[in-house]
Amino acid sequence: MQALRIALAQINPTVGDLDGNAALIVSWTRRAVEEGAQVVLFPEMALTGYPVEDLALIPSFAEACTTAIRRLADALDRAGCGGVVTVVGYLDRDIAGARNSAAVLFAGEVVSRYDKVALPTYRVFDEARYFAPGTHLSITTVGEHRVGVVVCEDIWQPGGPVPAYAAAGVDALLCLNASPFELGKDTIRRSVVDRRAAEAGVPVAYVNLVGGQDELVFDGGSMVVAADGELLGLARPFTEDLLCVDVDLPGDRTPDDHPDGWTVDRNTLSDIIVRGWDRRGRSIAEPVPDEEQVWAALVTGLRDYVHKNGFRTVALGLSGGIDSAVVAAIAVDALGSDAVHGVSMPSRYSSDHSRSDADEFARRTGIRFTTEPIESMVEVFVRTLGLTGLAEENIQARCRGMTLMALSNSDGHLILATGNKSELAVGYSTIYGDAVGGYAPIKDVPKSLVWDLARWRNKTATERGEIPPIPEDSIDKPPSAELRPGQLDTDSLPDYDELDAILYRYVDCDQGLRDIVAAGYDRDTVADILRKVDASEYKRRQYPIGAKVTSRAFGRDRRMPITNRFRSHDDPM
Ligand SMILES: NC(=O)c1ccc[n+]([C@@H]2O[C@H](COP(=O)([O-])OP(=O)(O)OC[C@H]3O[C@@H](n4cnc5c(N)ncnc54)[C@H](O)[C@@H]3O)[C@@H](O)[C@H]2O)c1
Ligand SMILES: Nc1ncnc2c1ncn2[C@@H]1O[C@H](COP(=O)(O)O)[C@@H](O)[C@H]1O
Ligand SMILES: N[C@@H](CCC(=O)O)C(=O)O
Ligand SMILES: O=P(O)(O)OP(=O)(O)O
Repeated sequence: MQALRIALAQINPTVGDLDGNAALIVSWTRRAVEEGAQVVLFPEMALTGYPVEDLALIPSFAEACTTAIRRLADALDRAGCGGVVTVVGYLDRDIAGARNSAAVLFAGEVVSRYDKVALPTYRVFDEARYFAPGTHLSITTVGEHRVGVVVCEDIWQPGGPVPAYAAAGVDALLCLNASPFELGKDTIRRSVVDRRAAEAGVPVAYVNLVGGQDELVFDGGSMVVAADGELLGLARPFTEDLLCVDVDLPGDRTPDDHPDGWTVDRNTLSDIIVRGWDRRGRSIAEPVPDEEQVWAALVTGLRDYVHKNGFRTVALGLSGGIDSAVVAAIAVDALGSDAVHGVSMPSRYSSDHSRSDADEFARRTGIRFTTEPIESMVEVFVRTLGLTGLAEENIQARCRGMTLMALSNSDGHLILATGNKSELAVGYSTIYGDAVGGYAPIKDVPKSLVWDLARWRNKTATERGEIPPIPEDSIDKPPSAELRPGQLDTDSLPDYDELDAILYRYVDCDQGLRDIVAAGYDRDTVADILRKVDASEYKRRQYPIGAKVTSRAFGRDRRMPITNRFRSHDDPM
């Protein structure tokens, strides 16, 4: 039994930045070489970023990717990394179409290519739209050890390439992933990896992306698990990391040359650099509590959206309420207080505390804070158009939206929309009003979780001896749109705990009226909420994107027709 030192490079590439990502891969491989690794793994589509969406359909993109992988092999060799086996995810293309591939690079060459077999086409994934499935295994003999390559969904399905690799006599599986975050996903992933390691009877090295890409956030959580389920190493979540693990491999398996009819691409690499090294201790990151995970995902999603799209600053309407305070606190953690501009925009219905609580937030965090009264603008619209009632209410939100977009145009800020998942679900926002913006940090956070996050963030600050960012009054006061005198959210919606429980069943779990009422909720309340959810699909479709953190996010994860006459709430009971 001999150990192989495997380095898992948990990196944050940018979609489409082939040169930048290649440079990142070279620099992390150098670090792995310094650590004495013999094999370095990069995540699924590390060279292209993930997901590339319809870029996969463009022939010139595929051509650029295949050129980039050959150049990368050469660049690694020139950087002194040619003597380690480097496995990198990228996009390839052949007669069957685009492939979600992994290249094995060694001594300046692409020595083997593996194409992902199982193509996830559900929820946020559309891979059957883009890729042709692979049909062969790739086994590389590194010194005395045979390692097989798989990509992400390949280990989520029973059958497929994993048992074939076991039959082909590999000593370890190298699994490249682009597995997006949602709360609880780390536990699910761990059980998937455990199961496959046990089925194949070999250790699995699982490397995941980290960072934000539009509405997805990748949390890393790269790991190595032994055949008996023992955790041999775990990378830190939500940050780039290099996890180096010495994995004991038997190296005495009898290979079957044609397992279950699969063709096998076999390569034997000699001249692997093996340094005289001492066995390393285990590196296992501490578990992270739920609120901290969600907060880290929201911070990562916002930071990467801002930076990868060339912005330096953000602005938002600060109303003194909990949603805008939490969004601003996420922005401060993501970008620093100098990069955040809060704007108070009082109208005649704004309470005194809307201004003083916003001011207090700014005082505690040090963000830039200005006041732009909207009353004179509102008055012109109301008078000129003769607006009353709902139209008058909404024109306030629209004057705020216009003000923020004007500041964006003049000062270059990205505007943050502050709506939460509960509001988005029932259409509780003004389209082209408070719904304006380029990114919506908490759009997948139910209101009850918004409060939990605010309390958690303040508690963390207190524990660190820092000033809690969110004023207690913003947490404690009842939510209000303040678009007419004395307006409260509870005038039109049930209490948020009840609303969120019903929404979870309908939106996240696909339950219908009958199931939800059977669970003990009032029929009229449920019917009213379900009607609101269906009727506001058009509003959600025009809402800015934001990070997915729950098991079912609006957007690419839940795609409903806007024009739609099916109503589960019309079910006869
Ligand atoms: N602005 C805020 O700060 C805020 C916050 C929370 C809640 N709210 C509440 O949100 C509500 C906003 O009112 P609203 O939803 O009636 O106004 P809205 O203007 O946001 O949406 C209604 C408009 O949407 C368009 N529309 C309707 N159906 C459509 C469809 N199928 N396809 C395309 N466009 C369509 C129409 O132009 C219609 O006038 C109010 O009850 C307000 O109190 C506002
Ligand atoms: N008075 C206000 N100043 C700045 N921004 C405001 C103000 N009132 C509302 N906003 C913005 O709109 C959203 C939604 O408001 P609700 O209170 O939830 O209706 C809020 O988060 C602010 O960004
Ligand atoms: N179910 C897998 C699929 C990911 C993939 O194949 O990219 C995950 O969410 O992690
Ligand atoms: O959107 P906000 O910040 O005004 O929060 P709330 O809706 O709770 O008033």
